[in-house]
Amino acid sequence: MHDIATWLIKINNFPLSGVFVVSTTVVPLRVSESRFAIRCRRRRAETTRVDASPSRLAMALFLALVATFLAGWLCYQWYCMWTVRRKLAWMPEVPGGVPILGNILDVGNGRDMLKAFTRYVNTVGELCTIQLLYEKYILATDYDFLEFVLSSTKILDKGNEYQHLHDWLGSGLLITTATKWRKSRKMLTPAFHFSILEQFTDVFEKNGKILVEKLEETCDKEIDVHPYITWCALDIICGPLQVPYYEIFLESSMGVPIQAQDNTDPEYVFAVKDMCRILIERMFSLLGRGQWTYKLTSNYRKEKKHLNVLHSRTKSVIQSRKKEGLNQAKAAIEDEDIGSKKKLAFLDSLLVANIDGRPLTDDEIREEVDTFMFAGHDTTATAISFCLYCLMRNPEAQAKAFEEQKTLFGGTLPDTVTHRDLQEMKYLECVLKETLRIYPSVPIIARRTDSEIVYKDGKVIPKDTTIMIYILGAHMNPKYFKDPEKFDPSRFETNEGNKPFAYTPFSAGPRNCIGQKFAMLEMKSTVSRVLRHFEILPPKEPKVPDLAAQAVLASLNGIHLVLKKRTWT
Ligand code: HEM
Repeated sequence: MHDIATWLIKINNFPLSGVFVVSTTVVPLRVSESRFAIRCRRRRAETTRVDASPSRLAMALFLALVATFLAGWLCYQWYCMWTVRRKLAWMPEVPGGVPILGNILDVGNGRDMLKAFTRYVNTVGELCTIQLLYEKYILATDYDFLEFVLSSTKILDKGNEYQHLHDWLGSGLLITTATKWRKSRKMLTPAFHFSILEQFTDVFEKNGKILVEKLEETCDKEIDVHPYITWCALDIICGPLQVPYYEIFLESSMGVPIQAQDNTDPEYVFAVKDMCRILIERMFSLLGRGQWTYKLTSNYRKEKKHLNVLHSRTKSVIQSRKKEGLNQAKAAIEDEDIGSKKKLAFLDSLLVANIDGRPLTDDEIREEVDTFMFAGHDTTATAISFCLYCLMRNPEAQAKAFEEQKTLFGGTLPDTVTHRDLQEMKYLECVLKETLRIYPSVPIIARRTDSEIVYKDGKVIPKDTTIMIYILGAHMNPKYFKDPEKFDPSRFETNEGNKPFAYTPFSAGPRNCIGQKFAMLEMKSTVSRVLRHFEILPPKEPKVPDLAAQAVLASLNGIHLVLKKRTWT
C-alpha cells in the first residue's frame, strides 16, 4: 500500500492527475493521514525539485485520458447492451453472469463452450440470450427460429467474430459482407456445377490410393488417424484449385516435387490449426476483441507468423496456375462464346472472372483461394476421421457399409471407382450423414443483424445482434432426433419426419455451404476406400474424443483406432 501511495503522490504533483488519484485512492489515503501527509509534503518537495519534468506531466495526462476513455467506453458498451437486453426481454436469459464479464467464465475455451452451450439450451431454453463480455448474444436451437434466421435474405452478415479471420481470408466468400457476398456467390456457384464435380472423382481416387498406402504401414498398430486424413484432404482440395500440392511446395520451399501426403507440410497445417485456436481465444478475451489492443498480445505475433506461411502457399498456387492454366481457361471461355457451354473449375473461373465490370485483383483471387483451402480441407478431414471412429464404435454399421461395397463391386476389389459408383453408395451416405449429426464439423455458426428484424408476434431482434446457431445442440435435441446419443444411420434412410432446419451440418438457406456436394463425394470416395482395404477396430484402451469447438470441431485427444488389412473374397 505504501508503495502505491508513494507512486500516486508522485503523480499527484500534477494538477490533472489529482483527479485520477483522488477518485481511486480516497479510502486508503485516509487510513494514516497525519504521518502520510508529512511524508507527502517531503516527497512533494523532493519531486518538485528533482522530477518535475514534462515527460511526467505527459504520462499523467495520458493515464488520466486512458482512464476517462475506458470509463466512457465501458458506459457506452453497457448502454448498448442494456438497449439490446431490453428489446430481447422476450427471451429467457442465461443466469449467473457477473458484471462486465457476463457468462464468459462458463465459456472460457472451446471445450467448455460446447459443454456450457449444451447446458444452456437444455436448462434455460432452446432460444435464450447469453452475455459474453460486454455483448449480448442469442443462442438458438429452436426450430422455428432457426428456420426464420437461416432462410432469411435479410440476415446474411456473419457474426463480428468472423472478422478475426479477416487478415487471413480478406473478404473471401465465407466471411464477406452480404453486399459483396451476393456477387461472389453468383460468380462462384457455376464452379461447383455437377459436371465440374464429376472431374474430381479422379482427384479423390488418386489421393485415396496414397492414403491407403500410408495407412498400410500402420496396420495392427494404434494410430491417431486424423493427421493422415488431414494430409489427404489437403491434397484433394488442391484438385479444384487445379494445382497439385507438390507444386505449391516446389514453389514455396522444398525444391522437389512430392505430395503433401508423402512429405507433410507441418507449417501449413499447424498454421491453420493455430489460427482456429486464436479465433476462439479472441472471442473470449478483452484484449483480443479490440483491433488495437489485440496487437499487444502474443497471439497477434503468432498470427503474423502464420499469415506469412498461409499467404505464401496460396500465392504459389495462383502463380503456378497463372503460368500454365490461364491460356486453357481463356480457350474454354472462347468455347463458351461459340455456344458450347464449358464450365470452368474453381481457380480458372476466378482467373477469368469479372466483378463490377473488371477482372479480380491478385489479392481478391488470393482471398478466395485462402477461403477454399481453409473451408474445404479441415471440415472434410474432421468429418472423415469421425466417420471412421463411428464405424469403429459400431461394428454392425461397419459390416453393413462393407456389405454395400461387396454388393456394388462383386468379387473383384476395384482399383478405382467412378462418379456413378459413389452415387450408388446409399448406406455409406447415411453413415456419413449420421456422423455429421453427432460430430458436425462446424458445431456453431453466427449471423449478425444489420437492422432491426421483426420475428413473429411483434417480437424483435435488435440491430447489431449476433445470433449463434448451435448446430450441434439442435442435432442432439431429442425433439428432433429420437435417442440422439445413438449412432443410427437408418434415420437418414427415409425422409419421413425430416426437419431440414434441425439438421444443418452444411448450414441451410442462401448462405449454406457451397462445397457440400464436393464434400460428400470426397468423403464417400475416401471412407469407402479405407473400408474396402481395412477392418476398423478399437485400440486396447479406447479413447472417447475430447471435443472442443476450434472453428472446426476438434478432438483434443486425437481419433485413435487400429486398422487390420481385409481380405476381399
Ligand atoms: C464435411 C465438410 C463440410 C462441412 C461440414 C461444411 C460446413 C459448412 C458450414 C456449416 C458453412 C456455413 C458457415 C457459416 O455460416 O458460418 C459452410 C460454408 C462454406 N463452405 Fe463448407 N463445409 C464442408 C466442406 C466444404 C468444402 C469441401 C468446401 C470447398 C470446396 C467448402 C466451402 C465453403 C464455403 C466457401 C463456405 C461459405 C459459403 C458462403 O458463405 O456462401 N466447404 N460450410
